[in-house]
This record gives sequence, C-alpha cells and structure tokens, in this order.
Amino acid sequence: MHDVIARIEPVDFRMGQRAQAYLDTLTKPPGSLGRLEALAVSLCQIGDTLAPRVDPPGVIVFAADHGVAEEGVSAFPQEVTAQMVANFARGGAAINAFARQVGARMEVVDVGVAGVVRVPGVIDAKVRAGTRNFLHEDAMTEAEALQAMRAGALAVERARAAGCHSVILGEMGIANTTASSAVLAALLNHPVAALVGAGTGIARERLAHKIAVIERALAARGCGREPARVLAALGGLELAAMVGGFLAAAAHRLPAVVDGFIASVAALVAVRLCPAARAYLVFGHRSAEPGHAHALEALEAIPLLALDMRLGEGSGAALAFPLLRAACAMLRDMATFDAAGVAR
Ligand SMILES: O=C(O)c1ccc[n+]([C@@H]2O[C@H](COP(=O)([O-])O)[C@@H](O)[C@H]2O)c1
Ligand SMILES: Cc1cc2nc[nH]c2cc1C
Repeated sequence: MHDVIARIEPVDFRMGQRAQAYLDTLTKPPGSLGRLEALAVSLCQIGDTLAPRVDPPGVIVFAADHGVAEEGVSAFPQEVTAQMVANFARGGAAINAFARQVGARMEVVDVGVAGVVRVPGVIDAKVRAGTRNFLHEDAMTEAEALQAMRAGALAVERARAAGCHSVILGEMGIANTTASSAVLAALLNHPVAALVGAGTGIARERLAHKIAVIERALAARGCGREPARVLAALGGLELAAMVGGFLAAAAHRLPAVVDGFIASVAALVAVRLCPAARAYLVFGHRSAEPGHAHALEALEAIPLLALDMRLGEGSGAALAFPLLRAACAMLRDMATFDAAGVAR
C-alpha cells in the first residue's frame, strides 16, 4: 500500500479559506447554513476546487467472516454473512434500497466470506475463507491483511473508473463488532468494557462474555499499537479492505463517506497509517454501538446524522449522502449578494 499512501496529498488549507470566503458572499447571513458550510469547505478542499462534485456516488460493501464468531459473540450465526451477500446481490438489503435512492453505483466484494459464494454480481476477491480465531492466533498474516487492503483500493479504483465522484464504504461480517472493538481497544489503549456493545443484539449476559473474549485476546496477541500489526492480529478482511478503500479514495481525491462503528475503526486505522487521509473523510452517522463515540473522538469527527442506527452495510453513510449533494448545490446554485442585489 506504500504506493497508494505516497499519492495522498495533504489538502490545501488556502482552498478552505477561499471556499469559506465564497460562502460568505452567498445570499444568507454568514454561517447560517451551519455545518453544511463546513461540509462544503471540506468538499472544496478534497476536490481542490470551488465547484466540487460528489455525484454519482459509488457504494462498495465488503463482506467477510471472522474466526472469533465461534466464541458465541454475535446474536446471529456465521452463515448470515454469506446469506446477506446473496441478498445484496438480489437488491433486497437496506443498503440496496438506500443506494438506489441516491442513484449510486453499487458493488459487493467478497474479501473473506466463509464457504463458497457463487452469486452473480458479487466480486470475488476472497483472501481466505474468514479470519482465524484471534483468541488463539493472529486473525490474519500481515500479507493477508495487505491483500485485503489492496482489494479495497482496487474496488475504489473501479468506482472511480466507472465515473463515481465519491464513495460510500460499507461492510457485512458476523462478529465484526468484536474484531472492531478489539482493534479500537488496542489502538486507543482503552478499557474494552467501555467500547463493547450489543452488535447485532446480544443479550446482556453475553456482553460480559464478549468483553472477556476481547480482553483475553488482547493479552494473548500482545500486538502493541502499530496499526498494520493491530489490523492483522485482531482485525478482519472487510476491515482491511475498507482501510485500503479509504486510502485509495484519498489518493484519488475522492470524498469517502464513513458509515458506522466498523467503518470508523477502519478509518482510524487508515488515518494512523497516513494522517493526511483524514481530510478526505466525511462522517455519515453516529452508530448506537458505544465504541463509535470513542473512534469518532480519536478522529476528531462529528457525524452528519444521529439516527440510533446500528446496521452497517454503508446504510448510515448512504442516508447522509444527500447532505453532500446539498453542500455542492449550495456552492453551485446560490446567488451572491451582488448578483441578486441584496443589501448586506
Ligand atoms: O455499523 C455499525 O455501527 C454496526 C453496529 C452493529 C452491528 N453492525 C453490523 O452487524 C454485524 C456485526 O455484528 P455482530 O454482533 O455480529 O458483531 C456486521 O454485519 C455489521 O455490519 C454494524
Ligand atoms: C440480518 C442482518 C443484516 C445485516 N447487515 C449488516 N449486518 C447484518 C447482520 C444481520 C444479522
């Protein structure tokens, strides 16, 4: 991924200043469009233009399984990952409905689903059939994590080649809130119990078990805080693919809309690998998963929406997308005070 990271340029803060100055000439009291103005400034910096474009967006859903699922840390069985991949391909999941609503190009990428996925329309980039159980051994080798990151970067490059001007990255993977909580606890050196939530909806009794599994895994892996090492030891193939996807989006100056908890942990890994990538991320929504607040704080991010959602798939990012569109429309379509003859 060194080649991708080497291409990431820091955004130009002077473009941000120009964008804010231009917004202040438009027919509204300065600052009255609130955080939509900050979003517009950010999109100008990402595209290095006062006329940014985000349409059409490309939704990419990365799917993979987790060895740690065998510890009983999810409310659902592992087969649901493959079954939902088939559902995505048929167009029946929440993300399909929301992607259609925003006119997105959509791609589903198998980076590590357990078992055979032979579903027309699903991209086969399987690195292995699920990660290893990180309670007993590293989830991935660093080479496997790198291969998944590359698959994520390639998916973003396909979206770009197909004409997308922004990307919405989502994931599907039973037990991936366990992997994400473990990665986050290692990166932030934060107590596990404060980060762990119900995921797909485990009962309170099982929550204590989930916390204990992660605490034991952290002690056993002893992986420190180096992001590539933490990702390989405790992460997931879909997490790694999202890391690669976020880095590739930054390398190509595409805004990437970050979804919920799992996507934000992947975003944090990407930013730890390359701090300049942070400026290319737009945070879509605040997930109900408790760890999300900690990931967002570490990223100094305030998401656009807070709808108490905890689905994943890119669903919260897709719902936030019309706000990016609105920020572009404000820059493109609003009259200035001078042109409209409005006194100030
Ligand atoms: O994105 C989120 O914030 C989010 C929060 C909780 C659960 N999920 C989804 O639920 C699955 C993981 O939950 P679990 O309980 O199996 O770890 C996975 O497919 C995620 O997409 C997603
Ligand atoms: C049905 C179902 C759909 C999902 N989408 C993302 N994670 C999910 C988990 C489950 C269980």
